[in-house]
Amino acid sequence: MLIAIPDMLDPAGVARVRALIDAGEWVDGNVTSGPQAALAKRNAQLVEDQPAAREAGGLILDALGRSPLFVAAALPLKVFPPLFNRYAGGQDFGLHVDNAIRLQRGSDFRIRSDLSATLFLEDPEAYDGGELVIEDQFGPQVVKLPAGHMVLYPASSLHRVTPVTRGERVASFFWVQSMVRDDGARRILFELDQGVQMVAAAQGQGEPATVSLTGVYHNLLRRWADA
Ligand SMILES: O=C(O)CCC(=O)C(=O)O
Ligand SMILES: [Fe+2]
Repeated sequence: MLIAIPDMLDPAGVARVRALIDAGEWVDGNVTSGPQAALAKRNAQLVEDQPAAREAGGLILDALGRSPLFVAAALPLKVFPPLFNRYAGGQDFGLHVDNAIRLQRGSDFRIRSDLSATLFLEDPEAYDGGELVIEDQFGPQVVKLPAGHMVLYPASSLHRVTPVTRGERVASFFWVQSMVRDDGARRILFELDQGVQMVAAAQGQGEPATVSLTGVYHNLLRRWADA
């Protein structure tokens, strides 16, 4: 399941994150790549272990926690500290699948990547190219969202970023380990959650249909989740 989450950051939030990271230290994106990704990856990456990166990442983690749509869609157990990248002058990222296990450098924090996320931090009018193309069962999905919007997609998907031929594409990217490992099960829970919200809005929170469906949601979650 591929899901766009609008307004993860409002314009002021985007401006705060950009002010922090734009003043930070950037290096060649291949510092964090394995040998296969290194062949495909042409971009710049914010050095992780600096205050600007930690502070900007913290703002994004706070925003994720406040987003009911993110929580319902990802059912997050652990979120990798957000990283930041930048493409310009024809840079791109060729077709690849993200590593299954992500280790944070300099710590023992590790996650299984169930979901990958890109949070766009530049307005689409400011650059040409830079589309995130995600292969899914219905063919390639082309994603280029307004600044502050985020896309969440299965980390198992093949994906690439097309060359940025004008301007600069700036984004945050990270991974989520979900309480529900299976993408199909997570999707059923998400759709049920959205349905329960609709029933609750139409009938009321305490009405029997809402109470019954909420119970079904939690009982499926209990069956499928590792917490
Ligand atoms: O820049 C992006 O949107 C995606 C980056 C990416 O695929 C990666 O770093 O693995
Ligand atoms: Fe990737």
